[in-house]
Amino acid sequence: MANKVVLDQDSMQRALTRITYEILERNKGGQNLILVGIKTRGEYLAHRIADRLEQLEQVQIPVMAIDVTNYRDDHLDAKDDLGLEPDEKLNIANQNIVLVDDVLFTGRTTRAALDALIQIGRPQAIALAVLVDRGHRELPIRADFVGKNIPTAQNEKIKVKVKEFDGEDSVEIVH
Ligand SMILES: O=P(O)(O)OC[C@H]1O[C@H](OP(=O)(O)OP(=O)(O)O)[C@H](O)[C@@H]1O
Ligand SMILES: O=c1cc[nH]c(=O)[nH]1
Repeated sequence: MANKVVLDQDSMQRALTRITYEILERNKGGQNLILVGIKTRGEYLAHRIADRLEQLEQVQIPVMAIDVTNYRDDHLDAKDDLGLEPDEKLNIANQNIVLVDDVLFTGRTTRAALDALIQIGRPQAIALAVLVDRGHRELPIRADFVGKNIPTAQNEKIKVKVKEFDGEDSVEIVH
C-alpha cells in the first residue's frame, strides 16, 4: 500500500504556527521560557517555533537540543550524556520548559526526556509540544500542544520529514 501524506509543507507550517500561538498564550509572551528539542527532528521544530516567537513577539527564546537515548528505559547504560555541545550549559532552574518532539507514540521518549531534564535542575514547569500525536501510549503522558492528532494502527508508522534534515517538510503514514 502507498504511503499516505497526512500533512504537507503548508499544513505543517500552519500547525507549527498554531502551536506557537498556544505556547505564547500559556507563557505570558514567553517569559522564562526555554524550548528543548528532542533529537533528532524535535530540534529543528523547536528552532522553527523559536523563529515564529521572535517574529510575533520580538522575543528571543533559548533553544536547546537533547539526545535522550541514554535515558531510555530500554537503554540502561550510563545516564550522563545528553548530547550537548561542550560549551552548552542548560540552566533550567525555575524556567518554563517546553519539550518539542515530532511524534508522540508510547511516551517512552518523553519519559526519558523528563528524567534527563530533572537530573539537570528543577524547572518551574515542563510542558510538551508535538507535531503529531499518533496514540498508543504506554505511560501516563500527554501533550500540551499538538499539531495534529493522527489515529494510527499499532503496526503503522508516522514518518516526519523536516527540510533542514530530510530536504522536505511532510508527514506520512507508512503501512
Ligand atoms: O513516544 P515514543 O514511542 O517514544 O516515540 C516517539 C519518538 O520516536 C521517534 O524517535 P526515534 O526513536 O525514531 O528517533 P529519531 O527522532 O532520532 O528518528 C520520534 O522522533 C519520537 O522521539
Ligand atoms: O510511528 C512512529 C512511532 C515512533 N516514532 C516515529 O517517528 N513514528
